[in-house]
Amino acid sequence: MVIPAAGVGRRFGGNTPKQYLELAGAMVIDQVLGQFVEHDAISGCVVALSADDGYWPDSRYAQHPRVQRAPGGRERCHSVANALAALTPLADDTDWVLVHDAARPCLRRQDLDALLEVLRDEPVGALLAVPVHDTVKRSRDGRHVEGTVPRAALWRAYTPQAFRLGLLRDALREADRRQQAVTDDASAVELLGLQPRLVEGHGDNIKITRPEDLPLARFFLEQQGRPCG
Ligand SMILES: Nc1ccn([C@@H]2O[C@H](COP(=O)(O)OP(=O)(O)OP(=O)(O)O)[C@@H](O)[C@H]2O)c(=O)n1
Ligand SMILES: C[C@](O)(CO)[C@H](O)COP(=O)(O)O
Repeated sequence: MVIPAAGVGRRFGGNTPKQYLELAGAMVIDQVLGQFVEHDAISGCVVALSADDGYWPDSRYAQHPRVQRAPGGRERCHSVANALAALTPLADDTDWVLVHDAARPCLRRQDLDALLEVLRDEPVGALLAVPVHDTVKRSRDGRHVEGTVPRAALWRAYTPQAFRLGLLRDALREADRRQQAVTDDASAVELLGLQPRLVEGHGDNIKITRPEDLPLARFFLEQQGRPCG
C-alpha cells in the first residue's frame, strides 16, 4: 500500500494540509489508513510525506509497525516513485501495490475488496473509477464553451490504483524520462501501451480537493456509518 500524502492542498487553502484536517473524529489521513492497516490482504503501508511535515507525529498510525514513511516528491508521481523505492527492498517486483490518495477518506471496504478481487485475473492492474454522469464542456479560455466532449466513453479515475511493483516503478520512471506529467498512476502504465482494468466504484470515494469537499466527506462517512478512523 502506498499513500501519497506530501501535498500542501493549494486548492483547499488554509494553513493545515487537508490530509491533516479533522474529519468525523480523526484526521483525514487516519480515516484513510484505518481502511488499510488492519486489512488482512494488505501487508503494510508506505506513506510519502513532505520534508517539512510537522503533523505526521500526531497520527495514530505514526508508530504503527505496519506503517513506514518515505520522502514526498515535487509532484504526486514523484512521491509515489519514492514510496516504491522504499518498498523495493521489502517486496518482490511481482507483488501488487495499491496507491491511494491520503485525501480520499471515503473509500468503501466493498470497493476496495472488489478491486482486490479483479486483480486475481487482471495481469496489468486495475483502478477504481466512476462513469462520467455530467455533460462535459471544453474551454480553452475558461470562460466560454468551445465544445462538448462526448461522455459515453469517459470515466473519472479514482484510487486505489493497483499495479505490480516492478511495472509501476518502471512506468513512472519512463514517464519521468519522457517528461510526461502524469496525474495518476494508471497514466504511466498507459504510456507503456498497456490497458489497466476499470473497476466501477461508488461516487462517494471523493478526493478532498476544495473546501466544500470536507463537509461532503463528513456526510458520506456518516452515511456509511463509519466510526472515527
Ligand atoms: N507532491 C505531491 C502532491 C500531492 N501528493 C498527494 O497526492 C494526493 C492527491 O493530490 P492532490 O489532491 O492534488 O493534493 P495536493 O497536491 O495537496 O492539492 P493541491 O494540488 O490543491 O495543492 C494527496 O493525498 C496529496 O497529499 C503527494 O503525495 N505529493
Ligand atoms: C490520482 C487521482 O486522485 C485520480 O483521480 C488524481 O489524478 C489526483 O490528481 P491531483 O491533481 O493530484 O489531485
